[in-house]
Amino acid sequence: MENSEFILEAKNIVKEFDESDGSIHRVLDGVSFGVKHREFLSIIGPSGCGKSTLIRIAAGLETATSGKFFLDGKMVSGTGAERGMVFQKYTLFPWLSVKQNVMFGLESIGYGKDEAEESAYQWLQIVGLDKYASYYPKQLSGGMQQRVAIARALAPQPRVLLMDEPFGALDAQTRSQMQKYLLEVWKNIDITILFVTHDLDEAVFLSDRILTLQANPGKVKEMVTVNVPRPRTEESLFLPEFVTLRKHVEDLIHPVSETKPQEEKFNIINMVGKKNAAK
Ligand SMILES: Nc1ncnc2c1ncn2[C@@H]1O[C@H](COP(=O)(O)OP(=O)(O)OP(=O)(O)O)[C@@H](O)[C@H]1O
Repeated sequence: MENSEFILEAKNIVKEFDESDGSIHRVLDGVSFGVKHREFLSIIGPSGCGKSTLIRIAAGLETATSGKFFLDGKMVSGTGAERGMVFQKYTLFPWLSVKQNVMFGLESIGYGKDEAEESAYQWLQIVGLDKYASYYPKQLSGGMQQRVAIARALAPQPRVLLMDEPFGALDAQTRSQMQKYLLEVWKNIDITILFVTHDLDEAVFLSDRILTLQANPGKVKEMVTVNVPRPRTEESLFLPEFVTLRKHVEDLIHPVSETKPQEEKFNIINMVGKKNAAK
């Protein structure tokens, strides 16, 4: 084992993309962190700081320029059933029923049809959609489709669930329901979650810890421990711990030095406005 404290560990991840003009764009610059067993860890940072790239490297959908991910101390290479992934865009196969969508991943890792069917049905029960097993994705709401995607990702019983802005396309109310529902699933099964979001409330509401990244190039800014008590409910959002921590994370992502020019600009506009009004 590389480090028994962590189930998933990123060591010094660097990612560079070749640009069309021949230059090299360094997106991630030596990102290291670890996720503990059964932990809920979110990654947050300004747009373009490399959150999706980082989680896609963890999933094996992108390769790092240098650096490695380790799962249970073993180096990760390529995709694997021990890492389930849920994306923002609905990725269900439209021509397969809900049950067949969940069965698909199971059959591809060697489950027989009957076994896959039984297991798919159980996972649909866990996400509360067993009554919709024979429906097709287009017959379901966005939230329901994401629940099927979660069932599909969890069915092969991965060690970690990697989620890239999974609720980003949902309306605010559905999103908040999905967050509560995800915490319920997470509480009841042996799963570790790495979750990318750009929503501060979502990160604080869900997480045990939050990895904040800075941009250009993407680097770890600070690993923040969320001291908001569980179980979390709507009331949690008004707890002083929640409000203080949210502010701290917001300051990390949008430091005062970055917001100052905007504020100054605003003050100048205000001053000009007042002068004009006085004329
Ligand atoms: N395949 C690619 N080829 C070239 N550049 C890429 C590629 N994928 C991502 N990038 C660049 O890498 C940077 C980081 O992108 P990424 O999507 O990982 O950021 P992000 O933090 O998830 O952003 P957002 O919050 O806006 O979704 C961006 O500048 C993006 O243009």
